[in-house]
Amino acid sequence: MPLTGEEIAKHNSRESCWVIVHGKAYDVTEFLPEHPGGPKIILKYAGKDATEEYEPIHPPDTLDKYLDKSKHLGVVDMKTVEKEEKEESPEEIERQQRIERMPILEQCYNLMDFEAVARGVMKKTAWAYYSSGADDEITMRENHTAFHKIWFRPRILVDVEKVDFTTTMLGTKVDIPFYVTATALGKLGNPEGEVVLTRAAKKHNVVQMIPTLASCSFDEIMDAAEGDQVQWMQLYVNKDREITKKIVQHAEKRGCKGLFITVDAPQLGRREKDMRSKFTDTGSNVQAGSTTDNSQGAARAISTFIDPGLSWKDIPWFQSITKMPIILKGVQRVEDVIRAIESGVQGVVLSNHGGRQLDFARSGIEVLAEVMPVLRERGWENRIEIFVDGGVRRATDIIKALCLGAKGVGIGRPFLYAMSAYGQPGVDRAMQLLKDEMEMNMRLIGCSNVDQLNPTLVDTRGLNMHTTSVPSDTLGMSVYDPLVSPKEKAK
Ligand SMILES: Cc1cc2c(cc1C)[n+](S(=O)(=O)[O-])c1c(=O)[nH]c(=O)nc-1n2C[C@H](O)[C@H](O)[C@H](O)COP(=O)(O)O
Repeated sequence: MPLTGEEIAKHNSRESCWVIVHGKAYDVTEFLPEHPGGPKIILKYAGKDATEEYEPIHPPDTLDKYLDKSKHLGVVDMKTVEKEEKEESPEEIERQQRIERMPILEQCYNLMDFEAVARGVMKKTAWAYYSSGADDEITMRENHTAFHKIWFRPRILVDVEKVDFTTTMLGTKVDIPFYVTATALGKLGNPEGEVVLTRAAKKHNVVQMIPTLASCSFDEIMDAAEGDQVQWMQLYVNKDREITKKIVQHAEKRGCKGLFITVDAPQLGRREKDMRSKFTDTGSNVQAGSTTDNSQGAARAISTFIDPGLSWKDIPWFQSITKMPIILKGVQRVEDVIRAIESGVQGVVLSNHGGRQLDFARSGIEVLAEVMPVLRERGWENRIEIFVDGGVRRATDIIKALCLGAKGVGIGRPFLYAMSAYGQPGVDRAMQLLKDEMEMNMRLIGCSNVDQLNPTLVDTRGLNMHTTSVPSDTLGMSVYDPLVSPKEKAK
């Protein structure tokens, strides 16, 4: 006999807390203190249907995996559950009007166009989570502007009738030297989540890196791949190494072709836009009992499992549990690249996590310019594969990275924005635009394939001049004047 809404509604307290997810009831009373996002967000839905809030943050198999079967109470007759009358806030009404007026996809001519549209049409919490960087977002802005400090020295009178910008990454042949990097909580932007990126990656023959903190389950994302499509796994290392070992060996068994261990996030950064977007209810346990406020945003709420004790001594253990190539994601100085080579890993990603971690960390492209001359001096430039991510928005950014010695680049936010605003057609278009730009720019720089890209084609003298001007872009301004509504700002 299905449970009724009335019965569930009686269990609406810390002492007895039942919630409904996807039409089934769960007794989460004992789980409350263990919830990484803190008890408050669950108590907000005690005795009610929590599906809408639950969906973007938790892979579908979360309750089966982590809640004891005895707490699974069974099916609910949803006709008996009172629908919460949600009156639309003025913000939501304005957002719906922007969605009606949004540009058609064909009006997006570059990756920044997708960001501009997404900012207007995404839910506030989703935009805040995707767009936020740490502290004053200096590094987030630097990631993109660093590419503007590198100028080309193009060759002429080279036969560039045929241009081939395919390459290989960790032995996988790809159409163009970029991959879809790991970015969490895909369902915040699109109800289908990360599988949208899987399908687009297949269509454009590029690699997708599957995030630990995906909204879709790992297996859903692997199942969405077609044929010999290659995917990599991004790993946040769990304090409980048995859990990590299980995740890694399952990924290898499912056919993942690379293990990207994130090493720049012993604790997730303070992303103030994410915090402002009122994830207040999900203050994480990390803050439990602390003096700071609990509005730590989605990031902190979902990352209390990450092990800040991860260190170089763990690398041999990883090499003992998997045969997958191991790449350290988030390396930020040449000394650590040398140590990575000496420790026998197969690659590094020079990255500052999209500016979401340590503010004033240098851009990946600047670190690349520091690293490669030192490796060349040692004759080590081909000892590992070196990737860069952060602020890549144009094919010229990709070309600059390859000229300086990168194997390829990771791209994050642009594909999230394209997916959030236009779904898979948006991501397809974003990838196609990069391919079109790549073909043109390879011709104009005087190279017919990526092997010809080399340091003599770029002038990097301006690269380590850091100008941290007061933020002039809209992202920065919204950090500093949160009380001024866009309408007032527009006056
Ligand atoms: C935009 C974004 C980036 C995240 C990301 C989530 C978002 C929304 N998340 S995070 O929630 O923990 O910060 C991850 C993540 O799961 N794991 C990771 O290794 N990098 C994470 N990154 C960093 C990402 O892999 C790239 O380093 C970064 O996105 C590259 O910069 P662009 O966005 O400018 O391309």
